[in-house]
Amino acid sequence: MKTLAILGAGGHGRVVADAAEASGQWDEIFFFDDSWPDRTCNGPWQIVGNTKQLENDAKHYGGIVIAIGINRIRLRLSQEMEFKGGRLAVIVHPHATISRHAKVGKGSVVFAGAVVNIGATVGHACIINTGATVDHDCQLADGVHISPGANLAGTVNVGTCAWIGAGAAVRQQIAIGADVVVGVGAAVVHDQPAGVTVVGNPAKVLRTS
Ligand SMILES: CC(=O)SCCNC(=O)CCNC(=O)[C@H](O)C(C)(C)COP(=O)(O)OP(=O)(O)OC[C@H]1O[C@@H](n2cnc3c(N)ncnc32)[C@H](O)[C@@H]1OP(=O)(O)O
Repeated sequence: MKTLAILGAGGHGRVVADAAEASGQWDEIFFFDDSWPDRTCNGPWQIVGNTKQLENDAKHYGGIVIAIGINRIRLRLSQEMEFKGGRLAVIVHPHATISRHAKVGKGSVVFAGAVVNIGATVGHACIINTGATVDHDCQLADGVHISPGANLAGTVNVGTCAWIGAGAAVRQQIAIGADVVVGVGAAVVHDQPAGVTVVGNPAKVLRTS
């Protein structure tokens, strides 16, 4: 019996569970969330405990995924679960396409319609969301989120916990720093230093952290 534990019972968590179920790799799927015991289900799946309980039981699950949208929190909790003896799972929807010559790190999820092309590396605890593309030789550090429909051209470097917004596009060979936020629909044509939020076409700095 292979059981997946998902921490974070929100909408993103439901998409993770749905992809895991569709993959046919898991016999049972349970949620953990700090809203438990007030909430006991997340869509068709049960919520059976909170963060503390999952930490205590981490080593008893076949796999654990942290389904929390905030990149720094998702990465920290993924590291903590591993420290407690948990095995971080990789969840890939059967309609995602990942080159056999690409790498996807522990605790990462790749949703339906996403593509990760040859030579790309996706770090730990990343989200490659619905219909996003990560083209050849891109390097994504840990905790990165590529939102639905965003496109990274070839050989893009994305720093730790950066967030590429829905429908954004990034020109080839661009470097995006840690904790950068790229707004919905932006076109990134220049390198971006750590911590900035950029929007528009061409993308310009909206704020620095
Ligand atoms: C399945 C899922 O749902 S996954 C989640 C996917 N979600 C995303 O990709 C969201 C990405 N986030 C964004 O694009 C956000 O708008 C951000 C982070 C860029 C900015 O958010 P906030 O800091 O809350 O900024 P806020 O909404 O107050 O806007 C500030 C200004 O920037 C403008 N602005 C905000 N976002 C954008 C954008 N993407 N493109 C152009 N202008 C923008 C606003 O119009 C506003 O301008 P104004 O002051 O002239 O009215």
